[in-house]
Amino acid sequence: MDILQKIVQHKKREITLKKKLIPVQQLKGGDLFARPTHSLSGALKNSKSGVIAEFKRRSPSKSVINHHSTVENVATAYEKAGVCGMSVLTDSHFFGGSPEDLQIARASTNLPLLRKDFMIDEYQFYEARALGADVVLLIAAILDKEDIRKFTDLAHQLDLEVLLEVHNRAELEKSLLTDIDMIGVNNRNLKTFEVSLETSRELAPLIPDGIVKVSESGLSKVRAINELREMGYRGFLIGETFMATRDPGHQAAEFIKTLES
Ligand SMILES: O=P(O)(O)OC[C@@H](O)[C@@H](O)c1c[nH]c2ccccc12
Repeated sequence: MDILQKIVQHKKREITLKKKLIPVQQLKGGDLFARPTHSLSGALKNSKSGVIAEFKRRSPSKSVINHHSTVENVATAYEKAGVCGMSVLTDSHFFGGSPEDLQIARASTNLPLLRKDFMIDEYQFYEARALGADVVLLIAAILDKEDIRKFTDLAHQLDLEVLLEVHNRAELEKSLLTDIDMIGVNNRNLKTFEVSLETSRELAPLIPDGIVKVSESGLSKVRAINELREMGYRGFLIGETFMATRDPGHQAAEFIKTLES
């Protein structure tokens, strides 16, 4: 079984348990459930840097990335640094995140917030909304066409935008049938963890103009971002480059200054 399959298997068990602990009806009654959401795609279209900065403690590929920063401090500092949006990992078992991380981020910043998790059940969309998310990630590698369509519709009904993640042509093709807000090309193969900007280069011309293009993972060089921008990418999802430092907010601020200069 590859890592993605393991994650999905674990996620299914987690969701079954959660549904018993907090029924959907209860999620719908939460304080944040009806708040007006922010548009990440809109923010990216108007942004000079396009940086979406991630809060990530650990990952299956790197184990520990950052165990010293708090979500509250990082969210505040990312906003001050001028990022366009923030991504918060809410998976606990493999990434050391939690739903509370998203709630704390929501309480700390007005940035558009992406709930970064492995979405495989409608329950998680209601949960994302209740936690204060503005955007959800859909990973084409673990969903079929029908799921992609169904989940995109549900996200939109809940006023959430969708960032649809692909890392090859077949995944992109099965995703294009739906009315998605943003396509994220993941430069990291989630099965082998190999990172290559080739994926972003290859898929750029295949993404229709109306969809905001985001390049994800393995981005640490301003030069690479400038190259991707020329190919039409408007968003750049960056985790480790910021999180694997003593002060992620400061690192993001320096990075954005160089990008915009
Ligand atoms: O830390 P990086 O290499 O900058 O990558 C960030 C982000 O793209 C990565 O965390 C990610 C992209 N897609 C995912 C799906 C699930 C978990 C994590 C991810």
